[in-house]
Amino acid sequence: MAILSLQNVSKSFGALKVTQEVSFDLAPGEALGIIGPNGAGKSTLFNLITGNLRPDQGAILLDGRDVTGETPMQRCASGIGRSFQIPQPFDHLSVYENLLVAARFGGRLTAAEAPAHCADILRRTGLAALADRKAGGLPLLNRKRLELARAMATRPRVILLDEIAGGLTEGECVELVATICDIHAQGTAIIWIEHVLHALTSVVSRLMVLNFGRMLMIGAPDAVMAAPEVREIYLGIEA
Ligand SMILES: Nc1ncnc2c1ncn2[C@@H]1O[C@H](COP(=O)(O)OP(=O)(O)OP(=O)(O)O)[C@@H](O)[C@H]1O
Repeated sequence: MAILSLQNVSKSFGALKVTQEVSFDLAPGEALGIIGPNGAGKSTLFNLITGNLRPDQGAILLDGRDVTGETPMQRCASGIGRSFQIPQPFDHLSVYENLLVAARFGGRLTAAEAPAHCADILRRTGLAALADRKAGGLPLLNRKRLELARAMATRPRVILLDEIAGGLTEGECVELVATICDIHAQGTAIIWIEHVLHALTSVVSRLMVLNFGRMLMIGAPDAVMAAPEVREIYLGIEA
């Protein structure tokens, strides 16, 4: 059974149809990439999956259970974690304290359980040496690492990554991809929106293209990137 299913999900802002009848299944442990031009509705799709937005139509199922009416907090507790395009840590808290908040309130761990979980995530994300640093003072790579670590601290079974590689140098991108591969190898399903294509395709086994809120295509990355309509719409290359 799919861990996450979207069934005919649509959302409009006034007259603007931002998500149009999107349906797909995500298998347990699968890594799915999402690409599309600016404004195609990619982040909106994440907001619909996390419950930050309610669809006008359609259903969202987690493990076959309809969660369309649930709040973001309930969906997080059920196993949907996310990172934001612009990192949103508590700047005045330390790196470790940020993870504790995510583990206690998002991951529902007890005060006794959370520290070991957070220590493990600090190590896996390369943040251990920065545990006591205030989040607000971190440079971009470490803010991105912390964004990923905060999502992991909520103990997701599906993690949504929104343009996490954007703005990084090539070397920094390689480091972040290694961490994402580690998360994937541990069995967490991933949906990753990304403009840095080579990073994305080094991790995902399926790629979805969104255009004007519609799913234009979904399939193996090579086949999707070679499709004339994708090259024309996404890359601006005429078929
Ligand atoms: N709360 C909102 N109210 C009105 N319009 C919105 C709202 N959120 C998003 N939009 C509009 O919906 C469209 C899709 O936005 P969205 O952020 O989902 O696109 P995106 O594919 O993630 O873009 P990008 O690649 O630039 O991040 C855009 O035209 C945007 O201006």
